[in-house]
Amino acid sequence: MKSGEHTISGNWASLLLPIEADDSIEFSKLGTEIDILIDAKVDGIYSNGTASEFHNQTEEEFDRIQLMLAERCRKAGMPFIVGACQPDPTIMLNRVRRAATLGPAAIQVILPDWWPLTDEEAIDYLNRASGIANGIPLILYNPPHAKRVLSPKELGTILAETPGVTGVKLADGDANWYAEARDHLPGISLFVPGHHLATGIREGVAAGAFSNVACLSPRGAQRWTDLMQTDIDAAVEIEQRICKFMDEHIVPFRQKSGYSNAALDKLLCAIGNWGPVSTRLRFPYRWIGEDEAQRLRVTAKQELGDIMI
Ligand SMILES: CC(=O)N[C@H]1[C@H]([C@H](O)[C@H](O)CO)O[C@](O)(C(=O)O)C[C@@H]1O
Repeated sequence: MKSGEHTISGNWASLLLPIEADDSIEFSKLGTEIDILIDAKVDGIYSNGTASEFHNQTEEEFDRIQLMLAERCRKAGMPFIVGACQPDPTIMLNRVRRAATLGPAAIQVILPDWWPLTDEEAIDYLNRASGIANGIPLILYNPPHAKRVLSPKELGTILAETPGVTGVKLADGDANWYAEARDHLPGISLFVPGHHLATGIREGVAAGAFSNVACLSPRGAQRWTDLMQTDIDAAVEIEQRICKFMDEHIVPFRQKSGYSNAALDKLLCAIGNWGPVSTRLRFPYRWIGEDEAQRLRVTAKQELGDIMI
């Protein structure tokens, strides 16, 4: 098991793709968005999580997005992480190879996602990806909708055999989950959902978040994350209001109307209104109307004034 400080931590803002009416990516807007995130002085920027619609890009688009992120971040001294995630293992390994040439702080991968992997297959896969990453640490992204969702114990077994994987991005759970995470994953950098980050820090488990709160407001999420170092109780109180806002106004779009997580993240971004990204997703995914964002902006400003900055 690894030990020591978390070298990657804090509030990581997600790239969201500006999608035009003809389904193309508007790269000049993407550049502007990256500059705004750099200006917000977030702890880091990552590409190609679910929110970046990694599952819906050509290889040429993948290369262009990552190069744009890497060039702008390197120039500004902003840490960045590239998501090489792809359900197909061969495509993903090729993305890892190309991502490694850009010098990111880490590379995110998922487990191949059609037929669920056994532990042995997962270990083989992650070790091959680490070899290809050429010394750049890997972060395993194991979301609640993965083909195989690993418990802390299962993760501990796999990570004991995969030294190149230094972090895991996953959904947290109740007090039992946190106790299991402490038992089985010491020294592993865990990234919890953004709106649970204060709890994750208070529990002594989270290193940071690839954050939906940063989708809403990169600056607000950063200020909240910084507060966790000086006044964790105040940060937990803010978290309770963030969770209430998510439960009442955001999650129902998924639970009642079937919108994807990426649709929810883009709605948050449009509510925050901080960059040139609309709520639109690429075909065939449906997106939530801008009118909803305008309506919810009023509520967010009332309920989350300390985040909506
Ligand atoms: C609620 C929340 O934080 N959602 C975030 C999720 C989860 O962190 C991850 O799925 C583990 O549950 O990751 C993203 O989808 C992503 O990387 O693009 C961003 C999104 O904002």
